[in-house]
Amino acid sequence: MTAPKIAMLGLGSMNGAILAGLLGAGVPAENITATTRTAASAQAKADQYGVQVLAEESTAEANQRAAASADVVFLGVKPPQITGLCAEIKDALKPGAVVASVAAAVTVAMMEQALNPGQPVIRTMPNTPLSVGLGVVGLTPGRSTDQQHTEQVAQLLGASGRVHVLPEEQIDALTGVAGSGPAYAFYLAEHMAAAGVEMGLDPQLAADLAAQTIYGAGKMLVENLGTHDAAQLRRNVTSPNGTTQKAIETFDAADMGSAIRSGAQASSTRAAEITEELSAPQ
Ligand SMILES: NC(=O)C1=CN([C@@H]2O[C@H](COP(=O)(O)OP(=O)(O)OC[C@H]3O[C@@H](n4cnc5c(N)ncnc54)[C@H](O)[C@@H]3O)[C@@H](O)[C@H]2O)C=CC1
Ligand SMILES: O=C(O)[C@@H]1CCC=N1
Repeated sequence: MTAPKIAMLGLGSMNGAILAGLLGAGVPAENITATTRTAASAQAKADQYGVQVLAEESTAEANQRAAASADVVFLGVKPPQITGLCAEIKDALKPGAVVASVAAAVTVAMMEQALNPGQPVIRTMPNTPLSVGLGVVGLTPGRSTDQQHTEQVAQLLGASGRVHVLPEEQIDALTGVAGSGPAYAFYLAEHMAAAGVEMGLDPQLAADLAAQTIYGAGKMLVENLGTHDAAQLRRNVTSPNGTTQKAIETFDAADMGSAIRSGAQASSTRAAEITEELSAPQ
């Protein structure tokens, strides 16, 4: 299969992470055109990634131009901007091009309604570790999206992460665990490093210890999937009446487990609320 032409409309944190993953997986830079709002950010991103970046500010109809030649179009703008962007590019798209949104809360139906009838659509929920080849993606195909389109997008994203094709009702739950999830791990790292500094470590050393520990623990989690679960791996570190036991007892006393579950559920609930907000008559 020849590599598809790809448009990345909006090149912030998420589309940037996807782009880094695509390039890291060997997708040729010349197959990719991105867009940004300002000329300055287009230049900075072109220098950063080595792909063509058109700015809305300086190139007339930048999004339409990027979309027109693409086989796959990733929409990487904020949720309230997705349907407007769909309307903007709908007549420029090739009829068989697949439009993949990365936005939380924007449903397949909302995108289908904003595009021309029959345009293939995919709703995705990726996460930023795609940038380092270790992402997670949930995706739901639209009504006019055949298996070939789904496989094409799954293959592109699957080169830098694990892809799960899910019914749309499960995308918000995936958002709560995996879409927002990297932030939970970074939050843990922030506080582990801060504790190290409070105990007298050099800040750079403390940050390095937290990062490498979470990295190593993550690798162990993945490599032990199906044999040793997270609770077992935790028990393996926890000597009776030892240091880790004291830490875990302290976490339990603060009900950290419930706090983490509530946080992940709050992310998912917020996604559903945003869907409601976007559906409300303007
Ligand atoms: N940041 C994350 O970890 C994740 C984000 N998402 C989704 O990704 C989408 C983007 O979020 P972020 O990347 O975090 O936001 P961001 O603010 O970093 O990126 C959005 C970019 O789009 C640009 N933009 C806005 N309107 C544009 C237009 N009309 N044409 C071209 N460029 C335009 C903005 O200037 C900005 O650089 C959101 O819908 C979010 O729900 C999904 C999963 C994870
Ligand atoms: O915070 C957000 O709304 C986006 C969606 C998932 C991760 N970041």
